[in-house]
Amino acid sequence: MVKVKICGLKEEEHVRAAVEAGATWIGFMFAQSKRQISFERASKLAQIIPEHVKKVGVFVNPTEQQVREAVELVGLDYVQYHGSEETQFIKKLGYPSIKAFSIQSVDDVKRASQYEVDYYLFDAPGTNFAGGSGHVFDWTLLDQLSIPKSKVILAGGLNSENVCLAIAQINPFGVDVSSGVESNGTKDSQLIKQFIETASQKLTGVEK
Ligand SMILES: O=C(O)c1ccccc1NCC(=O)[C@H](O)[C@H](O)COP(=O)(O)O
Repeated sequence: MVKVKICGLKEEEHVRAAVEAGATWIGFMFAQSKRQISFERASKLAQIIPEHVKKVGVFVNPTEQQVREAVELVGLDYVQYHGSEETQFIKKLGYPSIKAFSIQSVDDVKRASQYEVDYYLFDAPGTNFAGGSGHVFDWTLLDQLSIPKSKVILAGGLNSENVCLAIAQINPFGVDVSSGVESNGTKDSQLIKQFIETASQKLTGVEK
């Protein structure tokens, strides 16, 4: 079954909805974003997340100290690097990691093979911020991918309407959503549940 990451959660109600519906990862935004929260707020929310649901801290070009502080305070399971962080920086920090790639061309897809991380997240380029634009990128560019599908998380403009098509076309290990589970700019528990239920009905190529 495909794994689901729900990103940019700020409220207890939405964290509970994601956990109950079966999210695999919950993402906290620590970079500049309309979804940004403090380490202190994230650590409060982390207390209601059971151990089997993994907490992801999302950063854009952070300092080492910021990452270490967040991992410690929030008890992060993964660090998501959503900027232009180099592989040496990620390796040096040594935490379980997700590297995001903004995909506009085949070169962006090929760049992923320079990294040694736990998961590779392919996303549309950001608009106001480095991610979370709600835009879909050209999935056919991932035909050039040399990364095993068992390490791929697909993001960018996913929602309950297009996630099944995305899974059928790409066969990712996981899917990631932020804008697609919001109404009027805030997270919506019903949309979170609907997204997870819809995505979870699909088998990935990894299991076929
Ligand atoms: O969500 C943001 O506002 C954001 C800002 C800056 C860097 C990354 C950000 N989001 C990271 C994510 O993992 C999002 O879930 C991903 O970009 C997909 O977002 P969406 O297209 O809105 O579903």
